[in-house]
Amino acid sequence: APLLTLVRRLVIDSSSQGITFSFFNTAKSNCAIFSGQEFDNIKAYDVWDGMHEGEAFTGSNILEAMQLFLAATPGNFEKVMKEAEVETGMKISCLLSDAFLWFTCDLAEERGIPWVSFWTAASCSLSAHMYTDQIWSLMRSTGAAKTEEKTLSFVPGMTSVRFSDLPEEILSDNLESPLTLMIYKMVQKLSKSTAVVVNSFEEIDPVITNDLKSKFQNFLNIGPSILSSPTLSNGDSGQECLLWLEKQRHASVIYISFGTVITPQPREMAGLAEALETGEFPFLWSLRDNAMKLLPDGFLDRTSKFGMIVSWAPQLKVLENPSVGAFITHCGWNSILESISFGVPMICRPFFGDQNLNSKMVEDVWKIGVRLEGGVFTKNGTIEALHSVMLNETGKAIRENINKLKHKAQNAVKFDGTSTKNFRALLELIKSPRGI
Ligand SMILES: O=c1ccn([C@@H]2O[C@H](COP(=O)(O)OP(=O)(O)O[C@H]3O[C@H](CO)[C@@H](O)[C@H](O)[C@H]3O)[C@@H](O)[C@H]2O)c(=O)[nH]1
Repeated sequence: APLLTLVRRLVIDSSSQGITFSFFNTAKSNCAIFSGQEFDNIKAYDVWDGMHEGEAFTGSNILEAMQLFLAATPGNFEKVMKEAEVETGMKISCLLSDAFLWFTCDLAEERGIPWVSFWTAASCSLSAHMYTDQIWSLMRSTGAAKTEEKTLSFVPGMTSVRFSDLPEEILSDNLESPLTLMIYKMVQKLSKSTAVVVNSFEEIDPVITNDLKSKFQNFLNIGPSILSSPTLSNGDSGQECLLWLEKQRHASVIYISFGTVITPQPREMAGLAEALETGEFPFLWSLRDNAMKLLPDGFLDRTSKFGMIVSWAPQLKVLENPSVGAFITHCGWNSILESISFGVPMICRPFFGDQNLNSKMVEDVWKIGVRLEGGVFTKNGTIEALHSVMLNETGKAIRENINKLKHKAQNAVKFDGTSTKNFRALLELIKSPRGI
């Protein structure tokens, strides 16, 4: 979805340039993000996901699906790229891809065209990946357990981050794991990229930004995209919860969402539910239908006067609503950026990947939210976090900090803002491609 958002913005700004965009993605993902909509000048092509006819991915381990997909690359992409060239009668002149798909660097090189890579998470996690070799060598020489509490004193802008805050894939040097291997190969290729693009803004991490600028040919922060790009429409879904929000007091509602992939364990679901019920905090909870059974018996009835649960929330409109006072989040990068863009303080419960590092930055560096005591939902720990964000002086300071950051984000996307200038630079690179 973030890649489609970027492409839609590029289409609008390059409408008179005669550029055509072909969007290569698995059929399942294309179906989900386009959801039946068609966009001028963007043609979606389905790429084989590595599964054979009649086979369906049933395992709960997402790494299994990833392994099948990676085994099918790059042949699956090459095949459909050729089809697109025949169909459009044009040669592909630039490859813009999710940075994880490192092999697109080779495809671009073979064709003598630029490779623009898009890192969909925060600059801090990209930076941590760029220092993987140093991190591994320190862990090997000191011993992994002893390194845990050490800080990344050698990474600009991340000197207060501890090893234990880092994504697991960085801490494991097991290149047998498909995720670790994919990230490792990506790091090796990224310096060849004509530009590395991130959905963020320079002012949030000036030191990290400068360091990454020194590592890549072009390092372009072009976000937050939600403040500068057309949003993907979900039709009229979620109207009911927006109407409910209209009736709530200013900054009183807790919005809860764990993004597109996570459902907390039953014990944590119970802890969070009990905290909301005991504290009688008004809440709007985005919870998939199949997770409703994890709520305590009778919870819905007992909280119906002050809470609402929906299977999917129009998150941008929710966060924009003045009645929302805090966001309980898994710290996916898009959710953090959306929270900053609307000035909503966060309560963090990270689960995997970049989320732990993001939560560290939220609490300790940007000071725009808090992490849960003990890192998981318990009744008392959650009530404590809710009190500190909603009622205490801590909450007041957090609110001030996030509003300052929100203004910086808004300035970045103004006509002469840093993100706008970077976006124009990206457009130039795409318009006048040169070989890499
Ligand atoms: O009810 C909902 C729930 C989610 N969203 C949207 O879904 C997106 C969720 O994105 P994000 O917060 O980044 O979470 P994930 O989908 O979990 O993101 C994955 O990808 C991110 C990078 O793109 C990483 O930072 C995360 O760790 C990884 O889990 C956001 O735009 C939300 O606005 C809704 O609109 N309604």
